Amino acid sequence: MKPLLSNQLFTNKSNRPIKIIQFGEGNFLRAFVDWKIEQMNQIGFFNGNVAIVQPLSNGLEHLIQKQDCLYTVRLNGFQNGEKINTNEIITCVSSITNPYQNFPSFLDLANDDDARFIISNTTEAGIQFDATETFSMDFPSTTFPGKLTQLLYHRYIQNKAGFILIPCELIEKNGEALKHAVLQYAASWKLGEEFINWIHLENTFCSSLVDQIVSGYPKMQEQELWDTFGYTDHLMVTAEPFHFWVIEGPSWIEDELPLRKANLNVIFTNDMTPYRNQKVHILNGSHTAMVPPAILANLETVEQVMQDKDLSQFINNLVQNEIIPTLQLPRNQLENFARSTLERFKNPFIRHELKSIALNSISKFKTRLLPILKNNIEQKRNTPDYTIFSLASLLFLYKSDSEERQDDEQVIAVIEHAWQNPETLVHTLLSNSNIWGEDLSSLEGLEESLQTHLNNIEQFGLREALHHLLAKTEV
Ligand SMILES: NC(=O)c1ccc[n+]([C@@H]2O[C@H](COP(=O)([O-])OP(=O)(O)OC[C@H]3O[C@@H](n4cnc5c(N)ncnc54)[C@H](O)[C@@H]3O)[C@@H](O)[C@H]2O)c1
Ligand SMILES: O=P(O)(O)OC[C@@H](O)[C@@H](O)[C@H](O)[C@H](O)CO
Repeated sequence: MKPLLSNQLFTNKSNRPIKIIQFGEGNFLRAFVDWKIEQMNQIGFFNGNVAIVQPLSNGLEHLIQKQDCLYTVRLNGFQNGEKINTNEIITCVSSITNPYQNFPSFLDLANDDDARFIISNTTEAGIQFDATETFSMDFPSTTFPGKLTQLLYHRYIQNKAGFILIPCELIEKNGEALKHAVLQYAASWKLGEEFINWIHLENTFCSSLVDQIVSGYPKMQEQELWDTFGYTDHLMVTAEPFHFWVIEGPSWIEDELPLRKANLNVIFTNDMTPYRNQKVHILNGSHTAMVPPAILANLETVEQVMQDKDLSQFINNLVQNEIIPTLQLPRNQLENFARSTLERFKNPFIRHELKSIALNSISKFKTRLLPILKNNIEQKRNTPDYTIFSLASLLFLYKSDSEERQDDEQVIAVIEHAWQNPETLVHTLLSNSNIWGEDLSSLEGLEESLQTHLNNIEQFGLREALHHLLAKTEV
């Protein structure tokens, strides 16, 4: 058994001021954000460390403490045709606090004058306001924005400077959404006009868009990697070498967060909308679209999908014929992004599990693919058969319980119930505004097309139904 990665084993750790408070200890933030902080520190541009806050009562606090906040980031894949395979110990995390175990030490983070940034990723579910919560400075709010409001309030009552907040949650205008939730708490908890003014004047909420495929803990190579490293690491995280961060906010932020000076692929802009649309629809949209048919075809990873003749053709046609025509950027830019995205999906060195993408597939379909489906129909292009085929596969996948069906319980119940009457299933589900936020049954041709694809999958099986679809497009 190799020794555990810890300060005892790795003695090069520097003491730097804590400049970043980070809500979230998940794989993504540790590979994407903390790796970048590490690069800035190494080149000598930042000299700042990170204090992590565990947003939920359960999490990695214990493991992170045990390893003295050290862990390895593995970048694996091709970049500009060159094979990249790096293993780097991340040293910029100073501490991790669990507000449920030690609320005073959580509030204490706000006392530090060096702390300048608040960065978060609490998944799409994290930025929430709960109107039923009452105010307390003795125990943590149940939500991330609630805890953040407590931290900000603690900072404000000591007359200290505010923060630059950069949420990374994959929701539209995440900076605005986070600020809105904090203001809702401030109002609901009656924290006063002066505090509300302090939030507006002293704090800068940026929206941001993140892009890097982080496949997470390399379970299957665990032992082999520990042998190579010469230490045991329960927090290893694997990611592709590609990374891209778009930060929407005032340009002076870049002086304080010199990511670009460290040659990192980051853009500071006053409008991230085009980058967001391109990424959410082409990359995340393809991911979400491939999951149900690929799972029904018994595939397990994104790479397997890209190696599969039928499914890779399916994704390619979906992107070219249905997604790209709906986006408002120059065609060649979109083509280039699509080409590099599909190349990234082929990365043979990371195991990106379809079941990890499958979580909450209905809400993902709603944000990533429904706008594509509607735009094609409303603009009277060809029927978006590929998007509809993916939806048919998803309904099929949700027909019965499986490992990959992890979604909102009410949504699952509605779909299961609708399957009890296959004759009316399509109309029942498309007209359910609770699921889609609107009635989709009146979209021209949608019911017929969805019914056809469902019938084909039911009658011939996924493969054969897919062949029908691909053959139809070739004609
Ligand atoms: N893995 C990727 O390739 C990738 C790439 C870009 C963006 N993302 C996004 O990043 C998010 C996190 O991914 P990850 O791989 O780090 O996942 P993870 O499971 O490793 O970490 C999830 C983190 O979110 C927190 N969290 C979960 N639900 C929460 C809630 N309701 N309230 C507050 N905090 C909550 C957890 O405490 C944890 O810190 C995902 O939602 C994903 O959309 C992931
Ligand atoms: O992380 P999710 O579950 O919201 O979505 C799954 C993938 O589409 C996503 O993680 C991408 O890999 C990532 O957004 C790439 O930047």
